[in-house]
Formats: sequence, C-alpha cells, structure tokens
Amino acid sequence: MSSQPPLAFTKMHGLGNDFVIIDLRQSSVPPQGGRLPPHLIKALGDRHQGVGCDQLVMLNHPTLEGADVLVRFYNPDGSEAGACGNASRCVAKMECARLGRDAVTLQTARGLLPARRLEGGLVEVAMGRPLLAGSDVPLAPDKQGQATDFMTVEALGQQLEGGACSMGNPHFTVFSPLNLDEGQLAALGAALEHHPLFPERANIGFAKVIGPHRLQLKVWERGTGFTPACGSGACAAAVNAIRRGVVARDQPCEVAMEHGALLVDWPSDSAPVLMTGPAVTVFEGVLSPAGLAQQTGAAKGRSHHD
Ligand SMILES: N[C@H](CCC[C@H](N)C(=O)O)C(=O)O
Repeated sequence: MSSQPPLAFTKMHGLGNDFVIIDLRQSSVPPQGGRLPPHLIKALGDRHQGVGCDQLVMLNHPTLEGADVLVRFYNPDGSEAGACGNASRCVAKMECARLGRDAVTLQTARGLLPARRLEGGLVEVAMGRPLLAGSDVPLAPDKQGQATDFMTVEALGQQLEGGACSMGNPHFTVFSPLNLDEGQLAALGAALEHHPLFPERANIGFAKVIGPHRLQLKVWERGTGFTPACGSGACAAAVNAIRRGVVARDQPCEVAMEHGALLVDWPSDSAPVLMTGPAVTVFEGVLSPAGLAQQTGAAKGRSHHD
C-alpha cells in the first residue's frame, strides 16, 4: 500500500451538497474498469479519516459522440447513482473552464446532458425528461401498474401522500404535512429509502408548497442520508408538484433548500427538465500515499462491521 501513488482531487459543492471530483483522465491511480475500488470510495468519503463528501464523482474519456466528458457518481456507501444534479453543475463548470467554452455536454448513465455557464456563477444543466412510469422509477414489479403521481405509502405507521419519478435515479417526494423533529424525519427518510415499494431504494424528498412556483425541500438521499441540497431531488419535487397540480408550470419553480434555491423549469411533458444553480470550487488537493494507505486500511477495517 505504501507504493500507492498520490491521488489528485477537486473539492466542490452546489448549495452545500459537496463532492470529491477525481479526473481519471489524469489520475495516477489505475482505475479498475473505469472506477476506483469501492474501499477507496468509502475512505475518501469519510469526513474524519478521508476528505469527506456527499458524493464522489469520477471523470473519464467519453464514449459517445458529442460528449465532452464521461461522469459517474458514487454515494459514500459505495453505491453508484445514475444522476446527481448538483455534481453535474460542478463538473460542467470544471469542464467549461478546462475547454475554455461556455457550454459542454456530460455523458452520464442517464445519457447526454447539455450544460452551460450563465452569468453570476450559475450553471444550467438539461437533466433529461423525467421518467414517470412505475417500471422506470422503479417500483416493485407487482406495483408497477399503479399511478406514480398520486401515491399513498405507509412507513413507520404513517400514511404518506406523494409522487415518484426517476431523474435517472429514483425519487419519491412526500407532500404530506409532517410535524416531526430532525431525528424522526431521518428515521422516516431511512424507512422510505428502504421501503419494499422501491427495489432499488429511493431518494426521499420532504416538500412543502410555499407558493404557486415555490417549494421548500429537504432530501434524504439514498446511500448518503440528509444533505443540504439535492439537485435531482429538486427536479423530481418540481415535476411531482406540477403533476399533482400544486405548482404551475408557466414559469420555473424555485426549490428552496437549506442554503439557497435551485430553479427548475419543466415547461411541458415532452421537455427536458432544466435545472439552474450555483457551483463552487472549494479547493484542490492531493492525498498523500501514506494518508491514502491509512484511510484505505481504516475503511477496510470498518467495512467488516457494515
Ligand atoms: N446529490 C445528488 C443526488 C445523489 C444521488 C444519490 N444519493 C442516489 O441517487 O443514490 C443530486 O444533487 O442530485
């Protein structure tokens, strides 16, 4: 392990949802099948022994015509996510700077996502059309025929009203008014994330409608827990609110989270969801071979108890 070469990374965030971004096109650590080994993903995500992040993002050479960069997202539990809105804005900003352009196209598991740099440090990403069928979320096979806009799901003895969709990753947005403290809400988030209705688990949004084009949102993320903001969750919340008729689609919806708001525009059913918000570079760093070896060992040790 002491022969492990240094590993360069960039730390960025979007509304406090933070990322360690590793460019495998330049990394000296040989990727295994285009990704870092899972124990290293866990070690880097550890806020005490690693760098700490809500998601680890890996960049590589694109394989599709028209794409500038291949992007893969990982949760700190080692699982892969098909989409991550806040990290997509961060990567778009990095790639715009690298290529000296104002627009780039990201290749993700979801497909090609065009993105552009706007005034004031904002970045817009076209997140694709939301997938609304039960089989696309996905819901459990025997529940896939049910409507995904008006759903009632039972968890921890509560009947929760909400809607589900996929933005390339599964989301369930709860619209029921809840009077719970942070710990109770976390328990509900975890119960819904692992609910048998969602065989691939789900990101759980707790939304409050605060105006005809305004939502307040808190998201319990699959594989991560509560984060200060979730870009794909904000898109899903706006989409589900529009489908339920509680938000109007004639203008973009402002989705307010802990540290600020994202603008989400879904003007028609056939349109892609446009998400706009900030992307901030915090620092660039290099993990020392010794640090990496120690963290790797620690994470391996911990994983015995997972
Ligand atoms: N923070 C992300 C979502 C991460 C996705 C993840 N937690 C999952 O789908 O497993 C966002 O801004 O969209």
